[in-house]
Amino acid sequence: MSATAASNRLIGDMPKIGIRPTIDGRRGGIRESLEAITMNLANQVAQLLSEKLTHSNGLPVQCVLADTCIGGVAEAAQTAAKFERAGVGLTITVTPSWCYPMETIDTNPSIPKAIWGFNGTERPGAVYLAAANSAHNQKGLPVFSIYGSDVQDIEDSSIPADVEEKLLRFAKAGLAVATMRGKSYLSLGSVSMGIAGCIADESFFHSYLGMRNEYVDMTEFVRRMDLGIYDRHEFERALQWTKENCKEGADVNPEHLRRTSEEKKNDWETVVKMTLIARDLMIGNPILDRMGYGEEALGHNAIAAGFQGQRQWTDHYPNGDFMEAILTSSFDWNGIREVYIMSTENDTLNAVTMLFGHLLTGSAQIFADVRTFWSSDAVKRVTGKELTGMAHNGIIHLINSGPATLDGTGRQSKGGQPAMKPFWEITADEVQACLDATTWCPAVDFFRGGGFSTDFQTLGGMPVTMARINLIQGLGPVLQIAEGYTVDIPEDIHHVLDQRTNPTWPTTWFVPSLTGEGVFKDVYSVMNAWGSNHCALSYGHIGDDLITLASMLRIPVNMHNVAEERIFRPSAWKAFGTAGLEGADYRACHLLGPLYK
Ligand SMILES: C[C@H](O)[C@@H](O)[C@@H](O)C(=O)CO
Ligand SMILES: [Mn+2]
Repeated sequence: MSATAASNRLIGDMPKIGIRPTIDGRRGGIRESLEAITMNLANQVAQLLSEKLTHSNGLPVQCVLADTCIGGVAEAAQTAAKFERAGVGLTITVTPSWCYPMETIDTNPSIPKAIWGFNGTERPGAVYLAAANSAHNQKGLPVFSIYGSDVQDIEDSSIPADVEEKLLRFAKAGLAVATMRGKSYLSLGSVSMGIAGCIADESFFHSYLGMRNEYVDMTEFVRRMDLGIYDRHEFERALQWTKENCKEGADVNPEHLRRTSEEKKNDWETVVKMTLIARDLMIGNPILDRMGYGEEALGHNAIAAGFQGQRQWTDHYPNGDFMEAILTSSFDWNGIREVYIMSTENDTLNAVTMLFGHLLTGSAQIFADVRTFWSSDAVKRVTGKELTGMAHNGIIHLINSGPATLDGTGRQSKGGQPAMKPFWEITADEVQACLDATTWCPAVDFFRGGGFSTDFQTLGGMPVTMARINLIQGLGPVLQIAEGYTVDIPEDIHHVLDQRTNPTWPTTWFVPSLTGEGVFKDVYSVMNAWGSNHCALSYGHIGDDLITLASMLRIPVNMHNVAEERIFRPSAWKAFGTAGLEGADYRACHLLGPLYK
């Protein structure tokens, strides 16, 4: 069995959630009366999180409890030491009572933290929560404050629904922060066709994400292909699987540009080898060690990567579409598995956006160009037909040369509706349906070295979130988010629009959810406000989770259509203004600076 993403990250390596029960340290009555109640609350929280959350690699989430309730600074320090040994990446403090804030809070500056202050009357848990918030904010240690909306009795250790929602949102984003910390982004090649997003901005990766940057020249693919530095048995298996499952589509090239069948046969072999090699470069492969390639066996500890491709590689060798599509899918010849985050054109900022979406959902992410806004009028002009239903206000054509994940066909389902699921929920039939919905067309004129691009149409009706990180000189990173839906349009309309674009590439028709305000007043304005040529599309409406994650990393959100009730940021953000939340977000992120400085 070859290396897989999951097997490379053992359970012991995954970040844990530290649970800190804090308590009024006074002995002789108060502490004793609260010990069991407080520890019980901590246990309930640990149980909830370990039951409801899964790491993006499918492993269960583990919580680590403090050995004792924390009544003062000695127990806070003992807990911090235990958490460090255990690999805790985020902490949640729970208490039903008054405790001494500065003596009991978690003061580690790079670990996301939350406090659940029990809403009761018998003991002043909410008073502690407020005082602890103020201590955190006075010290520049942002904290997520959780206060249930309904009073509970002191012996009621149940977790109310509103508290559960906030605990889960905090924990998901905190785990994403902790999972990417210390990992690498691997650039395979450098800047593609002058696209600025391909610049691996080291200070962004280092200061905001806690990640490192690795670089490998694309000639490394040639060396490994020429010297056979890949698992040859796996290659045979992969090629066989590809022949059986990847149907070749129409060759739309003019006769004189068509590659011969001999060239195409070689191209298939090359693109399969490229896929193995890129994966091995990211995470290593123990089989290479047995072949005498110990250094290559180690990989680059990459949680995300990008392939430049255009132009030097694709002017001479087959393009990266097969490699990018297969790696970013939840399955290959080894079965159903976690996706690899592999960005087309080495767009590092789209890779990070895809990484965010994947770590928050466990699902595949669609990489796409934001290609065309089609207004109803323009569609009417070129097709003579009306867009109706959800497409009525216009549609955005998301399409790139064919590197999009095969999960993006929408042929998995949730409750009978199209979906892109975490890999552990995907069935063998759904894998087959994704493969059957995809054809692989010989690459068009952009790609003189050949290759095969995926062609499919994403099923409509999927709730999705389109997102993108942009870097702005003098400001730093910003995140933009548009929740919406994939839509089906009548085949005759699709045909006309597709034919005048790139008919051999995969299409996703997207409509953002409109709010009637700002850039969400109409579909055109969303397209017009997009900050770059690319976007990442994640299954589900995850704008709220993205906003929480961005606040942990101090990345302001410059555009979103998420209702205010769903937004959960550290309590300090309120001190930067409560009316215009967007302005407060900018001020807070700017003043606090990146998480890792
Ligand atoms: C094949 C072309 O060069 C496309 O790849 C190009 O339009 C882009 O995707 C730019 O992001
Ligand atoms: Mn592109």
